[in-house]
Amino acid sequence: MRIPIIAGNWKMHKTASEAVQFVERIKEQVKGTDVEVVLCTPYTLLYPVKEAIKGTNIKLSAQNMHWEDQGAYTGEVSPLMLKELGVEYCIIGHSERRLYFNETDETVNKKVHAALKHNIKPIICVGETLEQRESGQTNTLVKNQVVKAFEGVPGDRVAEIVIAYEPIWAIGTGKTATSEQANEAIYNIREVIRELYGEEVYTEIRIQYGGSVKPDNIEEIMNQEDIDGALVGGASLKPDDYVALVNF
Ligand SMILES: O=C(CO)COP(=O)(O)O
Repeated sequence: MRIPIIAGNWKMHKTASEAVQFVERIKEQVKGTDVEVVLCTPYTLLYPVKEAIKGTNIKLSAQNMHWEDQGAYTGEVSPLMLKELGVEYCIIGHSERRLYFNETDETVNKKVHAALKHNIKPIICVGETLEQRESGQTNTLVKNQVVKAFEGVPGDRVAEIVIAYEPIWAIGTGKTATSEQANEAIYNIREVIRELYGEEVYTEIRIQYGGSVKPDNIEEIMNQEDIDGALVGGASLKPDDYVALVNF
């Protein structure tokens, strides 16, 4: 049984006091949900949010990390540091990091291994540009991203990993992939996991959709057979919208 996961990716938004206010506003209203509720915050908010979510069903995620435990990497944050802050999940390979910060399939793979070493569950992002979709490359490209991200990951760790299929053309554009397009891509991703790991593991991994998810389209997305959740940017910043998303 795959428990659906709705994760809010705050990207580079909110100060510590705004974050704490947000949690205060939503914490009672998300209690009754059957989905896993996750907030992916900037590093500076991890500690205040960790304190604010005590005793709630809200879980904490980072948005990135380095793959080494420590070292001379000015400006970076390690999985060891995140673990001590109570971080359960970490987004790895978001398209914005691939685009603006030189994230590659190789660094994604290193980070996946580092996260698993520290029992942090990776949320691995994959997805294609509009140009790639229009030239029919979606399946090959996404398959390649998945295969590389999972290189060397043993089958008994796969169920801890979440994949987020985020078509780049649907991020922050108000343009959602149709629920059929999203479901098809996610079905294909699960088939890649089947090819890599076989029958037992492929049914366990959770695969989310991300890209302009809002309260008014969440239900249709979540009703798709293969979609196990959503990774939400813009709409996760507003308390009422986020509450509506997790109680869809
Ligand atoms: O990138 C996303 C989540 O990681 C999606 O962002 P939006 O929901 O703002 O389109």
